[in-house]
Amino acid sequence: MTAYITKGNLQIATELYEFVNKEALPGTGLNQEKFWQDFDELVTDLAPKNKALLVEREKMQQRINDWLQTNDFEDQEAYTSFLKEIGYLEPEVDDFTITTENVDDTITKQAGPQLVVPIDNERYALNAANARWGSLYDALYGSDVISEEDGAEKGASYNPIRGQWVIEFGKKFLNDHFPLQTGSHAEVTRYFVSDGNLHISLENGATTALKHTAQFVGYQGDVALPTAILFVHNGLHVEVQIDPSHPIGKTDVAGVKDIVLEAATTTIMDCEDSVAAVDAEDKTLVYRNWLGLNKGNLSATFTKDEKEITRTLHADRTYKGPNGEAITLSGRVLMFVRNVGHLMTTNVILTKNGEEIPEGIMDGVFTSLMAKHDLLGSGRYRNSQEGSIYIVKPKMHGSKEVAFANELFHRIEDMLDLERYTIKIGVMDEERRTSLNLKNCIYQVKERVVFINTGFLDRTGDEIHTSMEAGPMIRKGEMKTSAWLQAYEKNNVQTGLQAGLQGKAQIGKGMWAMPDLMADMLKQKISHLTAGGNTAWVPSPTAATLHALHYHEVDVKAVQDQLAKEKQSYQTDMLQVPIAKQPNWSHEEIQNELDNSCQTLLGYVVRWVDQGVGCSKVPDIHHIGLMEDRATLRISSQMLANWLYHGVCTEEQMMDSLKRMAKMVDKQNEGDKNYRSMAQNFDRSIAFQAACDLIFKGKEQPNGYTEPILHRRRLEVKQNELLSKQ
Ligand SMILES: CC(=O)SCCNC(=O)CCNC(=O)[C@H](O)C(C)(C)COP(=O)(O)OP(=O)(O)OC[C@H]1O[C@@H](n2cnc3c(N)ncnc32)[C@H](O)[C@@H]1OP(=O)(O)O
Ligand SMILES: O=CC(=O)O
Ligand SMILES: [Mg+2]
Repeated sequence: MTAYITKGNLQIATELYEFVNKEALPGTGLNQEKFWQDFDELVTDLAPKNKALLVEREKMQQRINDWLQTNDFEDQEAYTSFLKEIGYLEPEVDDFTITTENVDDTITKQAGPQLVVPIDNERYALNAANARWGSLYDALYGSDVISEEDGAEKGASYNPIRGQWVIEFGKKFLNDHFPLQTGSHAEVTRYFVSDGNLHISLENGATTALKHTAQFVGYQGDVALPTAILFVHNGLHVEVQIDPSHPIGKTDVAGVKDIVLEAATTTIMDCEDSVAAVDAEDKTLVYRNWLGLNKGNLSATFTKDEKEITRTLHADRTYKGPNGEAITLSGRVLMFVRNVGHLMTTNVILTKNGEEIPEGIMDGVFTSLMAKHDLLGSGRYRNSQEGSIYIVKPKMHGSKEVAFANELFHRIEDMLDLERYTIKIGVMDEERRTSLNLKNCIYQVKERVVFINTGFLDRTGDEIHTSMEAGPMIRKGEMKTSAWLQAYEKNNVQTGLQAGLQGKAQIGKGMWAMPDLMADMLKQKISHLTAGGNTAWVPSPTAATLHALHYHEVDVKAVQDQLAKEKQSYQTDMLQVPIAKQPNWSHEEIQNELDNSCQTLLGYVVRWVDQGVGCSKVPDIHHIGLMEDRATLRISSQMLANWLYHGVCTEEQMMDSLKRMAKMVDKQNEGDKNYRSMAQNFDRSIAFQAACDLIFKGKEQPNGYTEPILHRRRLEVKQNELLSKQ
């Protein structure tokens, strides 16, 4: 049972209230009484506006459903004029250029990977904050980029054959991007500094230098025998670490023990789709971790490889410049925090009448409050050197909703005594109404926007749900190559460039959702850069290190310069609904699709509902571990709901698939002592019921979102656990 304290018109969960008063407010210069009073006013003013926007979403969806029942979206003229009539397609604003100021160089000057991490897991969150630098040797050795064939298997202990492949890869990387005037990095016997220059001795006795001498920017240790050499290329640093006594360094003629890359330049600390936060206990943890990251005192103690480890934030890295001057580089990523969207309300704070307040408003206020500690410089480290707070705002539909986020941020700045536009916004372009009106959306936040990002996973879920009535959708795997998605990706880059984001804000691309398929990522994810993205999402620090290689291969600024010359309308293609025109799927193909989606759906939902885990690696039917979060769940559940609605399968078939897959998921989780079987009693498994709701009631869910069902079911589990303890 949540205990509440009444403050003005609000009832606030005591746990959060105490945390804010005792841990978050002290040191911010804000008065406690005034803070709660201002918060009360802000909620009173903005909650009704938030609610009205949701009503508008519902009405629009209803009109689209009605229209599609009797009309054909392929009649482009009729479809477009209908969408204009209901305000779904907005009249376009005049050309403009964003004016965002005080943005960190990491955003404006560096192109690099963007890592995302569930903020409720402090071990992972700290790892993600430290993922600015990643060992290339570790990332290669531990992933499938280096094949395990021909004696190069990973094994239980260090395999020198595999190690040799890793070193060869590393030296090739150096030769490709930091070439020597003569010879190769594989032939180097010594790197040393003299007269402010890097000199390089080769096996044949010759001495050479870098072809582009300006790439050498620093070193550590002694000029004659440095322990690290610092290079820079395409704005990203690379550290060659030297230690001839190290087990790897010993095997290298130059004593190189590792090549460390500047990897995740930015990280999104996620309060949204990768966490399961449903009550005061969960939300307080989320906010406490964010506070700890801002104050620099977050730590996590855990056992790994039978050793107890305490993980904290890494310090900055210090070097001597070519002439001995001091150089400091951040040891940590630049952090964004992703708030929840406008949809959900929260039981953590209620009005006097017992009505839940919008969770997005609560997130906005509290995540900004925590970040004020960074602005005041009272923490151990600085996140933003420019005094900005970086908030990612997801799942907004159209420019009015973006304008509402802007108004919220205005109000938060006022209540927290922050200068106007201190709070920056990253706009997720992940709902159809936002993609189609992207220029207008950016316009609404032109003074504070620091990124637009194609969240293609949510976007796919919204594509299915919006046009549910149009017909059965193509299979999940075909979505990525469909016309609307290609157009949406191009439209995002083009609109961003036209609005002047280059050099001021990021144009971001979506998540690589196959955390174990790093060789494939290395082949494919370079396309995000050649398409004009100056950042793209990765699921892990290893993926960040490997994806960083792409930013050495492609000069994104040059790509963007080229793309900025193009101007094309993508609206027609974006309005192509991905229905299967004349589906002639075999029974087996349908069954495979059902089984695959049911398995990933159940595998994700069971951990969310029973254990409160918001992001999981779940094997698909080909045993490939996929990153599943609420956005991928939105796709699976909407896909299945759509096929059910259009009679591609029957309810019995769906239930049969769910039950068979539940048994499989039970088996996959055998090793987890906290796991509760679904198949032992389908009727009593709350997780299984949640999975059924997501599909059988999927068509009725607001914009196809999964949050309402997940939250309700997770709260049910938590309630039961509490009762069983009493
Ligand atoms: C559509 C969207 O909204 S996408 C955005 C939401 N998605 C995300 O945030 C994805 C984040 N990624 C993750 O949560 C995880 O990588 C998962 C769940 C996909 C896989 O997790 P696991 O199965 O535990 O991964 P795995 O066993 O391979 O690796 C664990 C190690 O990698 C680290 N790790 C994995 N992912 C991350 C991450 N995102 N950030 C930091 N460290 C990470 C862990 O800290 C751990 O290392 P440690 O033992 O030194 O602490
Ligand atoms: O948030 C990201 C997405 O793809 O959805
Ligand atoms: Mg999303």
